[in-house]
Amino acid sequence: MAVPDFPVFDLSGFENAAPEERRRLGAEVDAICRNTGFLAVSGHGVPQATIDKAWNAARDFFDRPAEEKNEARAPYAGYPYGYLGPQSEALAKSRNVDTPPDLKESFNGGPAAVPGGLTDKDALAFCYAETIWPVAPDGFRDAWQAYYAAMEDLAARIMRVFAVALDLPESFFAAAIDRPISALRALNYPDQETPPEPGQLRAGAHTDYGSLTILLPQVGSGGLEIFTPEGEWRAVPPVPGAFVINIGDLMALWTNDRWVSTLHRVVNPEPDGSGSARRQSFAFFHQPNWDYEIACIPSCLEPGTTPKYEPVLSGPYLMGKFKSTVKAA
Ligand SMILES: O=C(O)CCC(=O)C(=O)O
Ligand SMILES: [Fe+2]
Repeated sequence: MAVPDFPVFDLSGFENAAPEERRRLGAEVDAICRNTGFLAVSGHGVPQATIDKAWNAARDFFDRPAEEKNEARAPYAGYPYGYLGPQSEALAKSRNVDTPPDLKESFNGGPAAVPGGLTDKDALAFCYAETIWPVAPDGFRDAWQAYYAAMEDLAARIMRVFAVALDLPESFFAAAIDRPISALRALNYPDQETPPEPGQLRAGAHTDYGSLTILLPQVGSGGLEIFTPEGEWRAVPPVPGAFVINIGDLMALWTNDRWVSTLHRVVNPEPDGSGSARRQSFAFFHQPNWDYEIACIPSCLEPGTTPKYEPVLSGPYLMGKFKSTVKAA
């Protein structure tokens, strides 16, 4: 499938290939991740019905009146799950850039279960906090959890590709992601009836914080842009039937900046656009185990140099980033 200026990676082709061909395909992924870290993944095997059920449930939820959505709202600013209404977040603040709040609302959910033996207070209060489920529409929770599970599985498969791309054993990342603290977010960017404030976007410029993000933008919609190595904003084209993948800050840290966590944003629709400019998306933020230490992979270090970054713990790092974007209560 040819999409101008945007790489498409066939995951099933990779998984069915012999080791030598896998290494060749891995080298292609390495080149993409050195450049922008954004690619489309086809051949992913996620059933269309799983996608459609979750998508339609999210759409139905967002279509409900504010009072009803607020019954599922996060109980306080900085609580990660449930409904986050308009005005709750400005992603640019994760980079210390002060902007008006993003023009969006979201529903967020975390891991299905708490791993046995986990006692860390912050982990329990943050990434293992309960999701506040909406009472309607019917079947929302089942559809959500099925999509979440499909994304967790897909993310683990992509991490295997990343290991090959870095010339590491295919299971290199397995120990880091066997108790992942990933979050799924459904986003709704409403139609804009009044002009945005200066500097206000649907999603301000940011990098993602974790290992990788699996995006599903609304079919045929625009708005997602990446900041290219050439220093310009470029639209991510729609790739029918594929997910858009991007790597997050932890991959840059792990690889000592061999791979880039690219700045991206969602821009406003043209004010004179015809039809509904509303846009929906799913973003699955894959995140290594709460207490896994992310440190420079030795083979990513040039001989005679020292790592650029101090190691971080996955969970506390995520928590700090998330809290920086929330509007003060
Ligand atoms: O909605 C999108 O297409 C992207 C959203 C995004 O980048 C994010 O929430 O981190
Ligand atoms: Fe993002």
